[in-house]
Amino acid sequence: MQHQPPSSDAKSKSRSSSTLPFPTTTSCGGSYVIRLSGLSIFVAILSSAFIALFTGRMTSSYLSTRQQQFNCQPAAADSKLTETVENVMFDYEALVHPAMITHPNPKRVAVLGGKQQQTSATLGEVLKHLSVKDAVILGDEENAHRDEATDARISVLEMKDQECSVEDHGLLDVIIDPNPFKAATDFSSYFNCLNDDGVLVLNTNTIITHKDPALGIGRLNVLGRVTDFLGEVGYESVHLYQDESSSNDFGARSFLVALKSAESRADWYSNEAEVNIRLHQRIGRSESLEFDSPTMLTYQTPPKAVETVFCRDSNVEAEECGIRGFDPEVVNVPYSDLSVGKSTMGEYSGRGIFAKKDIPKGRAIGMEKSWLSYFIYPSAHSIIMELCHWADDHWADENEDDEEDYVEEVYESVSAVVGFSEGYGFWSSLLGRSHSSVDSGLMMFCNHECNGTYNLCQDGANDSEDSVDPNQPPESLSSIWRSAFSPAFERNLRQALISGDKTNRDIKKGEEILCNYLEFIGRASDWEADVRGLQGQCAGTELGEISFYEREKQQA
Ligand SMILES: C[S@@+](CC[C@H](N)C(=O)[O-])C[C@H]1O[C@@H](n2cnc3c(N)ncnc32)[C@H](O)[C@@H]1O
Repeated sequence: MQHQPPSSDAKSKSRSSSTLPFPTTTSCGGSYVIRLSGLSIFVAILSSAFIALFTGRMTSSYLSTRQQQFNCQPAAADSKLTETVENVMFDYEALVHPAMITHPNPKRVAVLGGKQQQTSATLGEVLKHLSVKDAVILGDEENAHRDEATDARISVLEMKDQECSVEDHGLLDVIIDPNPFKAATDFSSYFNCLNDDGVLVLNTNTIITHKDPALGIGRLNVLGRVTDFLGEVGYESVHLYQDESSSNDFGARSFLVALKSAESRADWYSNEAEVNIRLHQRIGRSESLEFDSPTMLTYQTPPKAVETVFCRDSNVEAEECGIRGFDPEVVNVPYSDLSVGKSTMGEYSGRGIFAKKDIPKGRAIGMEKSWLSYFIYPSAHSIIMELCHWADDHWADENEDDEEDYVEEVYESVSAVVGFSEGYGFWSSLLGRSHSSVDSGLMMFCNHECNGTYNLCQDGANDSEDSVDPNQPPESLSSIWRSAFSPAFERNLRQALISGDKTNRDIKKGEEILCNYLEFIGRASDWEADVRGLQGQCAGTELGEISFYEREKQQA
């Protein structure tokens, strides 16, 4: 949302009896998205990853070879089993808790039946979660016998040919398969049985090293097929994590977590405090648990070896793997070659950045500081917006005198943060739910150049606010989650969010550096309002967020 400049006939919206800096609709609107530097790379990377994943290792036919045995023995005393059978020894905490913690409230959880100790150890970990009301063992007919369950929460449901259906098995929050997988179709039907926010976790039965061949080749053949297959089945986000910490005592393993909804990424990327809170609320006090939030944080970034084997796959487009955050080929122009001055983009455009020296085409700008950008992650972002909306909603409540002081206080402090992230940053849903990023250095002063004459942008950009259809968001904004598995992108998320633009022509000393704000729109839902806002600013009929803020402050 943009605002009318003082010269316009129309009045800008603002609180009637208030000296507050932001108008209601601006501060909490959440749809006004302006950022400073390259979101470009992220759109390009995602589309290339999508192409690679969907044209590359497509599924072939898979044979279901796993023969299950299960014999339910609940809650083993020690889940760190030392079975002599190779491929079964691993730390069950690493298998179970990341998926359980990622789900917002796992009540109904299924464990795929297999070897008795394995099933028991897995169940033991699941039942440490107080939220679990129903722990279901799924197994095939030949293994339908079992020991009497000793925990009332455990039940056994027969599952033929590994076909899970809502009719027979009901909806589940988490499905855990501790059995080493042998083929992708072993678990294709599990998708049907998961709730919309459901989580599946699989034991890859391997550890990935830098020496391994490309994902999808040789010993990583099945793993490559599985990661593709999960995306094709419909999981919107797939993550591979490796438990190496226990490798001295138990076989190290990597696991695959598949999230049915991309929104759950916000939970997968929970911060340390959030994981601690979830563990505190959910795990019984008498339970011992080595899994903790620092451990979870290490799982959130796939190991370098996984990125390496992923990028060794010739089907993965070079761009995604070539850049890996910062493109080593691109020469950087440091901040010391820039200055800040009055923008040339009109009376109300405020400050802008200018070249202190000639800058050739193809240069990146301010990369040395981009790493220091501010990131407001989904949980903090939603808290800020919740507070802002609360203050907004209560502002007009004239009868609530007692609350009035608090409302004003909350509004003043929170709206400044919202204004900062809206006016100087960009919003995205890359991490599952809305979050924002703001450049920390001079690049925050890059203004929008109208009619496509910008000089700092993504490679090949040629669109502008006057050439695009406000009613038609680009497909890249909607299809963002189609590349479910991309460890190369995942390992470089932060850089991807705040870098990637290059000068698209030679810039003369003294010229203003101008961006294309269209590429900073991170959500399809923001497209129309943002495009119309930019059109208004370019036509001189509306004020941008920052100009509006400063005018209001001056008038107050
Ligand atoms: C990221 S800030 C850029 C720095 C800003 N000019 C300042 O003085 O702090 C974005 C704000 O700059 C202003 N702006 C950017 N491009 C503009 C343009 N082409 N015309 C008018 N205002 C513009 C708007 O107020 C917008 O909210």
